Amino acid sequence: MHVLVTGGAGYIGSHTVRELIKAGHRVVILDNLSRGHREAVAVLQKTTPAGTLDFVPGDTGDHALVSGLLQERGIEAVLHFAAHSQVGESVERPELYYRNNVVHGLSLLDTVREGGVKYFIFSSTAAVYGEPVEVPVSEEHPVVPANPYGATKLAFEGALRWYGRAGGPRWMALRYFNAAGADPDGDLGEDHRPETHLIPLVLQAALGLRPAISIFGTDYPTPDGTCIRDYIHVTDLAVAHVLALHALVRGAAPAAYNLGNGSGYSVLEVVRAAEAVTGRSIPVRHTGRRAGDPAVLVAGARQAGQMLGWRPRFADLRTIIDTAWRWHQKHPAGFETV
Ligand SMILES: NC(=O)c1ccc[n+]([C@@H]2O[C@H](COP(=O)([O-])OP(=O)(O)OC[C@H]3O[C@@H](n4cnc5c(N)ncnc54)[C@H](O)[C@@H]3O)[C@@H](O)[C@H]2O)c1
Ligand SMILES: O=c1ccn([C@@H]2O[C@H](COP(=O)(O)OP(=O)(O)O[C@H]3O[C@H](CO)[C@@H](O)[C@H](O)[C@H]3O)[C@@H](O)[C@H]2O)c(=O)[nH]1
Repeated sequence: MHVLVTGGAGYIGSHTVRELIKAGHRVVILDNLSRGHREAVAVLQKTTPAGTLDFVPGDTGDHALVSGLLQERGIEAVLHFAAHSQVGESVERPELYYRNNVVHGLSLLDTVREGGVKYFIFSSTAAVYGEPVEVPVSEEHPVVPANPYGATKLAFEGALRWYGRAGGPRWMALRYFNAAGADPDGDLGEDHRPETHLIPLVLQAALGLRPAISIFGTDYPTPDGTCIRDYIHVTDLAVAHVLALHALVRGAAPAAYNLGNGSGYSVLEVVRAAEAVTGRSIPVRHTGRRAGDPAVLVAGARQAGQMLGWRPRFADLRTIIDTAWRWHQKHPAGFETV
């Protein structure tokens, strides 16, 4: 199948492009490089068979560009990763999130419907649930986002549902918990700028690139007082997208699925696991809570297993951190040191 991947120069998108090509698909990446890396595309181009991957710089909101791409390439499926995704930034600058994630997203969806694309897979998030009232958080949990980021992702899920009933593509929304780790080959990894995610920050502290890791809150109602999250390996997320696409082709009904391991680790447990993996001591600094952080987010992810046949391969936290550590050691300045 010829697949359009928006945001394919970013963290999760680039890993998914690799898995799509391994599964025999051809891919066109559409990315405006606002947050992604041309070097990630270059790594993919170097490591995939000739003719399987094309890169088009551009924006999801560019109707003429996207429409032309869909027609010229005979695109049958769109995997939509392109978005802004920082919770804190979304609280300060909601307009960025509504414009990019909703306005440009809807433009893409209109173009996709006009172009008769059959299948659409959307990067959603655990942030659609807001503060959990029940853990683990299953897909039936109420969706009450606690920040503009989650609200824009939920708004787009709603659009998918209603467009789908009105001649739009058959869709799946995959609600990721905390993406982490790096491709086991060591040439693709996480490089957000600025970096806000716990595991890369902890590993940068282990490398001496940061003086310490700040622990955002030690007074949460959890065993050690720090927040608990469900870390899921980026390659496991990538494989889930391939399985979701194949399920849609086989006729699976549109649905939203959680993607997580179903086990939670506290911030302090992550720091200790990183010390064990790296063999280095990681200085910590206790600071106050970060606004908008739920105490515990752990996925009820049985449905993705049952409906997609998805089984995470890198479920162990130390394995996840180990893949990330190999990436950060080899690429201390991210894609600048490819
Ligand atoms: N990282 C996580 O833990 C996590 C968790 C849940 C959901 N998600 C979602 O997964 C997706 C990918 O996340 P990521 O961590 O890989 O982010 P990322 O920032 O690394 O990748 C996003 C990519 O999209 C591109 N982009 C953004 N807006 C665009 C637009 N309008 N047109 C074209 N390209 C555009 C950026 O340049 C970047 O390459 C996002 O939709 C995010 O909301 C991420
Ligand atoms: O310097 C830091 C950074 C983070 N944390 C904590 O570590 C945990 C994980 O934080 P982070 O890595 O920033 O991820 P989340 O805020 O949990 O959000 C991620 O996971 C969500 C789904 O669970 C997605 O929606 C988001 O896009 C994605 O960034 C949280 O408890 C943070 O408070 C710290 O204590 N210190």
